[in-house]
Amino acid sequence: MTNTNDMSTSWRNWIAGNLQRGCTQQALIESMLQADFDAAFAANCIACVANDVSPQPEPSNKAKLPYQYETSLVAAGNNIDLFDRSVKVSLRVSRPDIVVVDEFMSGEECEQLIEQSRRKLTPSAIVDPQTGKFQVIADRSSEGTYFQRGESPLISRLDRRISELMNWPEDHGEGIQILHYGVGAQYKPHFDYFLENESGGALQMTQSGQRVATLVMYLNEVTEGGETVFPDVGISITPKRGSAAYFAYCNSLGQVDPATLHGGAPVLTGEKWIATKWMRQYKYGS
Ligand SMILES: O=C(O)CCC(=O)C(=O)O
Ligand SMILES: [Fe+2]
Repeated sequence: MTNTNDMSTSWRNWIAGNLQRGCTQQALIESMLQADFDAAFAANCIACVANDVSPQPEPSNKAKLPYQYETSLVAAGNNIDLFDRSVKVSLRVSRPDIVVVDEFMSGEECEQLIEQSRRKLTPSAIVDPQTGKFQVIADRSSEGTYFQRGESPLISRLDRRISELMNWPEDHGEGIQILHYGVGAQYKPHFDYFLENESGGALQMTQSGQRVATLVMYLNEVTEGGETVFPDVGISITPKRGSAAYFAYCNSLGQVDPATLHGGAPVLTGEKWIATKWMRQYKYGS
């Protein structure tokens, strides 16, 4: 049983001292698990110290409470003015928090992203729940690649637009990920947030905290299949070139929303290209 869910000053100093000495976050998590800390709590403490922010509420309470919905961070209205274009809202769901917008990207931008990705695609990987390392698994039969933040003028412009729509700091975002699905390829239903009770997820969270929201951007139209599905809500979003689907799943209390279970349905005819942005609680990367 975990009885050490308050991050005392001594533990805070211990984490800070070890980080300064160059200890890996994985080594710190392992020590804290041996001292009977909850894995998710340990990960959050380390992330808080590393990012110099206050720790979040104690997890055993948080896990017991139902997810508390907060006002969507996406601006209200049918049209949302971003710095370089106006996007049109085509769907809003409040529980879970989902917003679909059209005309988020131009056809030319979509085409450029596809062309720049095509030659560097590799089989897609996910975070292994046990080890926290990226692993190729059968549940995700797509291929993909990444663009680092600021990698090119196109990526910088998109990252700024994404951050404005998601209303979340640009430097909290992971690099844009591109996915390509051929016929039969799919991404089985999953959560984008890290599972706190799995050591791999806890390890991921030490870096920049939990993932808080996703933006899936559709780069082409799929002839048949390939919808983004939310099986527990019963909705499916049909890919449309230039449109984007936002969903948020981690609130200001650090709770995560299981209603955001979602997947990419198998492509039946044609192919599917998407770009995905995941936002984190804290600053991501350098
Ligand atoms: O392919 C899709 O529509 C969903 C992709 C997805 O869930 C993800 O990239 O995390
Ligand atoms: Fe996902």
